[in-house]
Amino acid sequence: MLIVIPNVLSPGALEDIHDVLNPEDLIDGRTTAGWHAKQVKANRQLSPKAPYGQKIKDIVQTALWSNPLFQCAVQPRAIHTLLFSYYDSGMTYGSHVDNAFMGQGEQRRRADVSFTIFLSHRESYQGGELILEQSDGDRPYKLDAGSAIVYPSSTLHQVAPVQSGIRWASVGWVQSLVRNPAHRELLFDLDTARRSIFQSQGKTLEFDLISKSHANLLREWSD
Ligand SMILES: O=C(O)CCC(=O)C(=O)O
Ligand SMILES: [Fe+2]
Repeated sequence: MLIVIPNVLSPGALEDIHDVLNPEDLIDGRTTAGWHAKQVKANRQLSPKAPYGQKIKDIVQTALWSNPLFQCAVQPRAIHTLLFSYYDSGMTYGSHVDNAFMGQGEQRRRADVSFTIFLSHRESYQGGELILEQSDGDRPYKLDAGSAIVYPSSTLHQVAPVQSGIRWASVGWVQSLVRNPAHRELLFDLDTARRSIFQSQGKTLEFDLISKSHANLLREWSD
């Protein structure tokens, strides 16, 4: 299941990030890519040494943990490995799949779900679409600044070359409480259905039964 979350970052949060991001703090993007992805990753990203890095990671974390659609669809256990990536003219990230695990030792987390939050205004650069390679063809996504695309980490994907302008994005991964994407989708549908029943008819027997199924399946399928 792919979901697009419009305005996951408020205009204020976006401005706070734009105010500090500085191209002087960039390093080669290949430093964090898996050994095969290194061959096709040609971008830059914010250095872990940037003094404001933690502050802007916190802004993104807060926005995602307080977004009801993200919570409901993704069921995060941990939102991890946040990166701020940068592409200018000619930069690209070729077809790859994200690593299953990221981090070392106690910090090691599974990547079940990947996300990109677009940070640059889409008219300000040409190219730079995130392309998800689906069984029925390649699907390009280029969203408004502050909006996110969220997709299973099992998906092959790429970032089309930027032709002009600058593309900043915040990318990261989620270890979900529910590792199976089909289970996450089923839980999401049940949750959506029961909320719709609650809104139109209140706490009916149908609402209670769907809530019971939702809670019990979540117990069954979470790790
Ligand atoms: O910048 C993006 O939209 C995605 C980047 C990406 O695929 C990655 O960092 O693994
Ligand atoms: Fe990726």
